[in-house]
Amino acid sequence: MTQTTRHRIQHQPHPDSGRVLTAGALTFLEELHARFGARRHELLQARQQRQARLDAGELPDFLRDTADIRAGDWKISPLPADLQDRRVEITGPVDRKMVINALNSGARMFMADFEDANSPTWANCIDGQVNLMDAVRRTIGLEQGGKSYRLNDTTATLLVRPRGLHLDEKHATLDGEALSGSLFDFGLYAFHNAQERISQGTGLYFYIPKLESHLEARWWNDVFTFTEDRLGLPRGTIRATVLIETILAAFEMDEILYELREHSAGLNCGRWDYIFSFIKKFRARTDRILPDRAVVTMATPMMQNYSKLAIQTCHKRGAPAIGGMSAFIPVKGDEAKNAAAFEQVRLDKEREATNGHDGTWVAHPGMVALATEVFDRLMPGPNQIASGKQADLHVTAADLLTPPQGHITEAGVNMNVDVSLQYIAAWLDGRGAVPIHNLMEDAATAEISRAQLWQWAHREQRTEDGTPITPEGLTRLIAAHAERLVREQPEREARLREAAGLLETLVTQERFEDFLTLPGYARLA
Ligand SMILES: CC(=O)SCCNC(=O)CCNC(=O)[C@H](O)C(C)(C)COP(=O)(O)OP(=O)(O)OC[C@H]1O[C@@H](n2cnc3c(N)ncnc32)[C@H](O)[C@@H]1OP(=O)(O)O
Ligand SMILES: O=CC(=O)O
Ligand SMILES: [Mg+2]
Repeated sequence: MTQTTRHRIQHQPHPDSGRVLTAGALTFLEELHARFGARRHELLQARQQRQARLDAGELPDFLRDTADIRAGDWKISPLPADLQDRRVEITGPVDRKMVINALNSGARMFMADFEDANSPTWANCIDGQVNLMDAVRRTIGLEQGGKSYRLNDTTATLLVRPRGLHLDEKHATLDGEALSGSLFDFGLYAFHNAQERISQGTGLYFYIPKLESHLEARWWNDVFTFTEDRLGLPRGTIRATVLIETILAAFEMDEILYELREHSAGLNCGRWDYIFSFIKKFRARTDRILPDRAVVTMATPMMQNYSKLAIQTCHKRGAPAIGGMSAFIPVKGDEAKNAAAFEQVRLDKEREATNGHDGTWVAHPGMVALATEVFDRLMPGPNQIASGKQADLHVTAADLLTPPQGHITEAGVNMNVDVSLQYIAAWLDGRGAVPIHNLMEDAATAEISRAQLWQWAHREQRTEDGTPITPEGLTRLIAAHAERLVREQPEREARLREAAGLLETLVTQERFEDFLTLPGYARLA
């Protein structure tokens, strides 16, 4: 660790630390941690307490204590001009080339991701801050693979997603304690770019991941208010779109918007973490088991109810409801499969636009034109906030909690093992988003795969042909898949075996690990 002379924060060296971890930035991070570090730990503890109640049989419901907020007539602060029309948002890790490509992609917005799409190595996190600082100042450039990367005259509006509350930044410590990954990513981006953004006539725009309650939203709102005061920014310079991507948050959408009303930029349906959260929160139950991952689509009633409720809630509050990510990406070298992938994305975007979403996510620049065409056709105005779509919807707790029908198949079990193994190996290599079997996989999609394996094995499920799914059976299956992958990629043998070891522990141990990235992070260099 590098001991900084005037600060209590110690951090690992990095070639760009002189630019990113400046004295001013470290002082600001210290202040954020002094004010908000303890409350973050309390919120994480509250998650554990809630989980214990769910394990004991409690089911989520809309909150009694906040009924007046749901019934009240209030709206979020008016949206700034550059957040009115968000029809297509591309997402991607904070890698330098991808930041440039995403900003140039033709999408309205770009969410630069320190979270699901990022493996939080120290290098990735600090390089990511450098890339965003250069992007904001329009000085970002790159020569790579014989290509020269520069920003176009017109680029997407930048949104930044810091890490979730559960993640530490272990490479920087305060009095020996790891910093919060959320505060680290948020704080550095805000500190280094606030004045630049204001002078450009825009603001600091964020996506907030994996919230489980409106009290967590209150914490973020307090972080934003403090930051604006501390950095001398007008109130509302910071605007945040909250991902509704846990089953618990789905019951508190109004309350989350209310807590953040001065800083809100709406909600987003993070479908992949939502599915993961459903499995995780109901880990103890046998009456909410999800079938094969491939059949839990946005077309199922449970997922439709969730996304329509997000649309209804947002529009009532003058807020945009952004759709989610189809995992289909362009397929190279197979025209038929490529056409099928585009058709899947088209159907997904048409469903979202028709339901009333105000914009959507794409994973790849190749999908921007398609999503834009769909939203241009089905959403003539800048958004659908005043469209009245879903205004008469009535969603009950049961509508959100009834799992889709379907089978667990041998192919589904094998696919989960294969995807989990390949993803964990890539993540440990420092890559947080990867193509596997022509689908985008990231920390949210891979969590579904490994969580299903745990639940199926620990809740005595069988595949549709009657074969029991057991921890011992999964151990054998993981070993077989690992052997195959090692044969295919002998140069990655050590990494693949490490991933197999971690996956075996995750799916066979009695305890359900809340996030695979927690034991993963302990192994990350
Ligand atoms: C559940 C959720 O949270 S979803 C949000 C988080 N997940 C993500 O953001 C995933 C974003 N997508 C990606 O990371 C990538 O598309 C992947 C990993 C799935 C596939 O990446 P690749 O295999 O590199 O794709 P491919 O080879 O087709 O890329 C072609 C070009 O497009 C670029 N590209 C691909 N995806 C993106 C992206 N999302 N943003 C910017 N550029 C991209 C590549 O860098 C490459 O550029 P180049 O031609 O200049 O070299
Ligand atoms: O973050 C998005 C998701 O689907 O998860
Ligand atoms: Mg997510």
